[in-house]
Order: sequence, then C-alpha cells, then structure tokens
Amino acid sequence: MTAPASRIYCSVDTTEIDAARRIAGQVAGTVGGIKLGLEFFIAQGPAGIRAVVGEDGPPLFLDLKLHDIPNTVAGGVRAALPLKPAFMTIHSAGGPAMMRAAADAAASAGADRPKILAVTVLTSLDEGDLGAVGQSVPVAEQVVRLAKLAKASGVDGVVCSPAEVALVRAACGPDFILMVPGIRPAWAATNDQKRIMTPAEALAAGADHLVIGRPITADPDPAAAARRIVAEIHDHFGETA
Ligand SMILES: O=c1ccn([C@@H]2O[C@H](COP(=O)(O)O)[C@@H](O)[C@H]2O)c(=O)[nH]1
Repeated sequence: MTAPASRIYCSVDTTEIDAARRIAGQVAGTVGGIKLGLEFFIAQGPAGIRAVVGEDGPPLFLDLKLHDIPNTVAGGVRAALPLKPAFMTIHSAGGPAMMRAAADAAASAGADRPKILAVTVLTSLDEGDLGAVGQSVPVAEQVVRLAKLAKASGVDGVVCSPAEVALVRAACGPDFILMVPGIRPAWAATNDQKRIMTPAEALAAGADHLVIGRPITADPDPAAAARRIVAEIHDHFGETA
C-alpha cells in the first residue's frame, strides 16, 4: 500500500484565506494534498486558491461539483485549468454527455491535466433522502449505476462513500480512481455525514484517496489530529502501510 499520508486530502472548508493557509501549513507533510471547495472558492475565487496552494504547494483537489449543461461544464473545467488542480469534481447526475465534455475539456491540458471525478450519491444522503427526491433504489445500487456510467463516459474516477467502495471497485476495476469522503475516526463527531467508515476501514475496502475535513480542521490541534489519523492507519496495516 502507498504511504497513507499521501492518500489523504484534507478538506479545508472556510471562507478565510488566513485560516486556510494556517490549516494547510499545520497539516503539511502529514497529508498528501488539500481539498478546497465551494465555500472557499465562492468567497475567495482563483486568487484565493493560489494564495493557499501556490505554484509549489501541495496537490490541489478542486471540489466544485460542477453540474450544468455540457458546454457550461466544459467551460468551467477549462477555466480552472490554470490552477493546475490534480483532481476536479463534476456531478454524475449531469449525465453522460456532460461527463464526456468535462473529460474532453480536462484532456485539453495535456500531460498536466486534472483527473475528473464524478460525484455519485453524496455521503450526507441515505435511502430516505434518495426516496425524497424520487430515487427509490438502494443507495449502493444507485452509486454503482452512476460509477459505471461515469467510467463509460470517460472520466477518471468517482467520489463515493466508503460503504460502496468494494462494490464500485468490483464493477469498475483497479484503475478507476475512488476518492472517498464520509471518513470518521472512531473519536470524531459524525456531523452531517450519513455513510461513514474509519480511515483504516475505508482504505481496507479499497479506497484510493480519503477526504477528511472536520475531524482534522475542527480539532483544537489540526496537526495532531492529522498525525493521529495517519498513526491509526499505520497501526491497522502494520509495516505495509
Ligand atoms: O459525497 C460527498 C462529496 C464531497 N464531500 C466533501 O468532502 C468534505 C468532507 O468533509 P468532512 O468535514 O470530513 O465531513 C466536504 O468538503 C464535502 O464537501 C462529501 O463530504 N461528500
């Protein structure tokens, strides 16, 4: 297994550049990259992103979850290319043409292209929530369906909860990237997440990358929380981690 630290993206959800820079600095060397999403991007835009991750900074996961008609999503992906994100997100519910347009737009960056990940079913949702929006199927079934569609549409991987990792891996193969939020160490609050596992459980299930936010960022000592998570993964996997 690759070293666990490099497989963790710390989700920094704040509107403030100083706070984001502080947390990124505290977890540097312990996690593999920084995830910045809607809250930060809406408040601070591309300049704010550059201020946190910079040219020589940690790998960037730009989690904007684009969901619009194909032409608009492709334009959004192209507009983000100068930020050189390692990963970007779109919503798989946007459909195959939208996902294909996003993948093609990313490919225009050549070797430096971001990997496009399609969000399947948000980790904050359970079966009852899906039913409320008219999708009366088991969550896992819907996630696998969307993951297969995403793969067929040319994207690099999906965002799914740890509960579906093994199923998606079996359906989509070893090279399809599984980026997994809904990660909660046993000592952390669940917050609004509904489909969760511990970091070690999610990696054991086959996740490629873990997205971990509040268990680190809401801790009074984010650096110590990040180190504790990595140590727990090492303890679980022993020398191979
Ligand atoms: O299904 C999804 C897709 C994205 N996210 C994002 O991951 C982080 C998780 O943060 P925590 O504080 O660890 O809950 C957050 O930025 C979400 O926007 C997700 O949770 N679930």
